[in-house]
Amino acid sequence: MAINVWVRWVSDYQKQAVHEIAELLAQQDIVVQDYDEHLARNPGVIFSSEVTPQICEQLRESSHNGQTQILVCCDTAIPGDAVWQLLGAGASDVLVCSECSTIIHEITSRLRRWAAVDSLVSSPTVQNILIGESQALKAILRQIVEVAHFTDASVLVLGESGTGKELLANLTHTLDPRPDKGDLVILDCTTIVPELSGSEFFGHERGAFTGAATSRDGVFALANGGTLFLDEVGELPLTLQTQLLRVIQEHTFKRVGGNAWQRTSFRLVCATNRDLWAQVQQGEFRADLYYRIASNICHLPPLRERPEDIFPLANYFLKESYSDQNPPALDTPVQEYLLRREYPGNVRDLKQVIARMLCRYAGEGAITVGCIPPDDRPIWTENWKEWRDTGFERAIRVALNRGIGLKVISRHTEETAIRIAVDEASGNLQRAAQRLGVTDRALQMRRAAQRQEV
Ligand SMILES: Nc1ncnc2c1ncn2[C@@H]1O[C@H](COP(=O)(O)OP(=O)(O)OP(=O)(O)O)[C@@H](O)[C@H]1O
Repeated sequence: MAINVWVRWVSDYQKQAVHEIAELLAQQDIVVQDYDEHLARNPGVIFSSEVTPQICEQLRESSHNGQTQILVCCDTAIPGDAVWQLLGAGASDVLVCSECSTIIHEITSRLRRWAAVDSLVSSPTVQNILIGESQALKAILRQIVEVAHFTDASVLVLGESGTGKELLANLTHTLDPRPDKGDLVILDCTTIVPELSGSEFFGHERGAFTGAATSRDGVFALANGGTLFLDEVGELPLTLQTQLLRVIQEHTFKRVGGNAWQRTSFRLVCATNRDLWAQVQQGEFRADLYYRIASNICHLPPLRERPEDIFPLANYFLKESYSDQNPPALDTPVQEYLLRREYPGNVRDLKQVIARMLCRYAGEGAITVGCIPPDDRPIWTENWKEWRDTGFERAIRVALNRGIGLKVISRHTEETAIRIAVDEASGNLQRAAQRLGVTDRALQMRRAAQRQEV
């Protein structure tokens, strides 16, 4: 499948050389176009013979906070530490080479991999499992596609209760491309009875202990060829941690009451809502086990840190309840209520709120405030009218304590509002200007002024 990319180059880069490279890429089925705002969501390549404020600005503008993949190809003459500057400005990767036409294969392989990841992230397989629009969730989905589809490495999922850790474990298993892969085996470590833990993990032979009337496989054998998901791994007692370490290292184990070594091979996915690293430091979790299970850490942020996910999730839960007809819409005050509400139980909480509202829904028109059960209703105070939340006030207090003045605070507030509006309008400046309540021209002028201020 052809991949569409845009190219940009800073003024002194040989335009002729870029055209030659574009032709070579075209032979690899990569369609190259000059940069244009309409192509802003496509991956791109920037050529530069030096690192200038101009190239960093181009990167900041076109990478949409790292959501758009951009490769920078530089001249060998650039100083070594400049590559970090480019990464910081939003580059996904930096290739340094004196003659760009000699690294066509390196450019091609990166563009192909990114296209494969993007296509999986936007596929129904992923989009129908974990719902959300926030950049945080999208970054996690990219990370999990990269690990689950292209490697067999283990994954540690961290996050508060109800953030979707089990769903992410399911997705990791689903994305595993092995054609004859085994099952996803789930073990909740809080449910392990110490006396039966050996059997639970390793299985047992008939007669191994009182009540062992038949032989039985444990989770290590059942997960062979598939995925073993250890939920709440932070609850695992130290003795069991030692036993787990051995199997992860050696891939072999013996059943309880048995003498024969059995081989097993599985991808390990662990999840916890505890601070596992703090447990390591307090001696409650083995450091050697931590390093083995934490080669890829996915941190699912709480729902309060990704409010952009609230409506997509609410609509998804509504659709789930109305599988064969159109679900009702949410009236504007209900939308505001959902946006402002606190979710200590995260997505699980939101799901339950929707279910409770549907119990009171009479069946015609939008879901209105009367559907919110009395116990869930906010107590009206003057504060409820305010759009500022405590996070915003806290940030201002921190800024003031650090001696940051009104001019800088105002500039950052404006930059943040513009960035959010442009990102949420997928780079469409007209729509962003509408949301910000300014003209297109005023928005363009503000963005140009911000660039000069950088
Ligand atoms: N992004 C999401 N898209 C759709 N449903 C979600 C999402 N995140 C969570 N959920 C739903 O929220 C509920 C809780 O999710 P899940 O069990 O995966 O969370 P968890 O972090 O493993 O929770 P716990 O730590 O309490 O076990 C489930 O019903 C799940 O389907």
